[in-house]
Amino acid sequence: MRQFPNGVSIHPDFDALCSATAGRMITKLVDVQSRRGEATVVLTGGSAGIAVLAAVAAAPARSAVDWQRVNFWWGDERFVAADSPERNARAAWQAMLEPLGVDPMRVHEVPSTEAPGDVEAAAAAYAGELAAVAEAEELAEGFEEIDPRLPRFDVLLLGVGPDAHVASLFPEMAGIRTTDETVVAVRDSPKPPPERVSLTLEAINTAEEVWLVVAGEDKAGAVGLALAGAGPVQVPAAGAQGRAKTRWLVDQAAASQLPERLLESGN
Ligand SMILES: O=C1O[C@H](COP(=O)(O)O)[C@@H](O)[C@H](O)[C@H]1O
Repeated sequence: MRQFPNGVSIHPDFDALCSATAGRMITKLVDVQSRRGEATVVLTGGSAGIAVLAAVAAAPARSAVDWQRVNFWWGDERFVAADSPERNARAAWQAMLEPLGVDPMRVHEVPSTEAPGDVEAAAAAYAGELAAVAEAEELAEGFEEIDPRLPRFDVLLLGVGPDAHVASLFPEMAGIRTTDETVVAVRDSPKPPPERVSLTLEAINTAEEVWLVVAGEDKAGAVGLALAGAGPVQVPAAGAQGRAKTRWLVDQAAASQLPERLLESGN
């Protein structure tokens, strides 16, 4: 792995990327739990996002984390049936949450199509749950307030699409332009399925650490543009930033169009 001071880490291939990210996640959760007792992670769907979860579940060090004291949310969800193979939460349960015996009470899913109401109702319900947990957290813990509408997110994972979308915020579409909301409903996603629910960029950027996990040649252009300083409306991945840290965790193929100047002074 090559690591750069700007938060970019380049791994030789997909498997190395996923197992290294899993190791980082376990270390981060142990650290947060030793400071605060419990930790909160925002999960992503997508190829690398789910492979990282499977790598966490398979890592020998997984038992260093108290999985009963980790809270889970999603950066985005496809608005489909609960048992649809398209659903990000279902994939996460299969890859990690079930194998680790996570307490379902700590898993905050976006409503599926079985719930009453449309995709807007699902987005409103998710925003409501975020706000309710944020309020309870503040009363119980006296946390430093970041956004009263949101719980404190310790790590937020994002995949990046070939079009540079993150969560379900697609280039030039309404979601990426939305301000003053924590959650948006998406009806016309260019990537199927068309109906989705997503955190807004404003909500994503309240996380202490944002980790963009990206693999494959088809993502190289998106990674290159995002790190070259493109604007978030055209390149949503460019706008995702953690309050304390933004990590770009990429494989060699996804790093192939990184600007040269970003690759100086790595080790
Ligand atoms: O649709 C989605 O796509 C992105 C990226 O997925 P990938 O398979 O190209 O890695 C994912 O991060 C997002 O959660 C998901 O809903």
